[in-house]
Amino acid sequence: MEFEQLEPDLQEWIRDAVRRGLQAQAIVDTLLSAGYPQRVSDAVDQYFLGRQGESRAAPPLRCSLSRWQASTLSTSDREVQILLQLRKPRVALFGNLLSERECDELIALSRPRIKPSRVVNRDSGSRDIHPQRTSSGAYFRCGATSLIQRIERRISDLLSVPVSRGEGLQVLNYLPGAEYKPHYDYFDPDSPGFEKVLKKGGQRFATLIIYLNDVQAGGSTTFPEVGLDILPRKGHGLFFSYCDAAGNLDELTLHGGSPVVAGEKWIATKWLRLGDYTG
Ligand SMILES: O=C(O)CCC(=O)C(=O)O
Ligand SMILES: [Fe+2]
Repeated sequence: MEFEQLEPDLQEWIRDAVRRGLQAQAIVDTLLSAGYPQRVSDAVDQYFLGRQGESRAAPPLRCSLSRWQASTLSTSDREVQILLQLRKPRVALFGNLLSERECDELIALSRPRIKPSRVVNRDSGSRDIHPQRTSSGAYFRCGATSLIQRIERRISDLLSVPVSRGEGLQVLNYLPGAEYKPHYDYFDPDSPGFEKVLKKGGQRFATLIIYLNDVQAGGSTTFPEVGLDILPRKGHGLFFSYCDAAGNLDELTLHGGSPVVAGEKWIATKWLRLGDYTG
């Protein structure tokens, strides 16, 4: 199907989506989930090709994600609730992001693979074990298992960010006393050690932390600059973004995992990049 054969309203919607920085794949996915037939995909491809050879490799995303207006958001397979939103820094708390069973499965998948967590050294770029971060973790490449594929699809639907912009899922386990001291998830562009990580997909612009269990005591995610503490609840997701449309990084997103006091804590973290992640 040719782009020009589409209804004028639909053509305009696609042009506008492109202006907003959406990539072809995301546009096609949205149209298909709205019930348009598969052949609409050819029309979108043709439109992108017509734009001086631009391909499905997208322009960088606009950094800031807008505020959600509805109280629930539909994804391909789950209705996610919005429990809290903060404007500055940009934070949202989601309920019902993962089922209890998915949380348990992800923990079971990770348990045999966890190793002490590392931190990227801002000067040398090496990944070091560091007292700043005393959790253990397991890393899963994108699409590593069908469960992970399903979760990645859901996150992509929820945030309208292509799966390709996500780093692999990082599952973390904190035992009593373990913590992640306050830090930024974005990479300081002036630190030589971050040059290499920035080459694989550009700057991180947002983080989604998924809580995989309830913690008996301690273990909140804390934002010390704004006095915000989010308590872990199984299946909830904590989203925050730190890059505005002009590329300014938001220092108010300083955050950490406070020490677990009793029980243990399991989370899965998805970091999102401005470009396609090639890690
Ligand atoms: O443990 C937490 O709640 C925070 C984790 C975190 O900051 C991260 O994974 O980047
Ligand atoms: Fe973090």
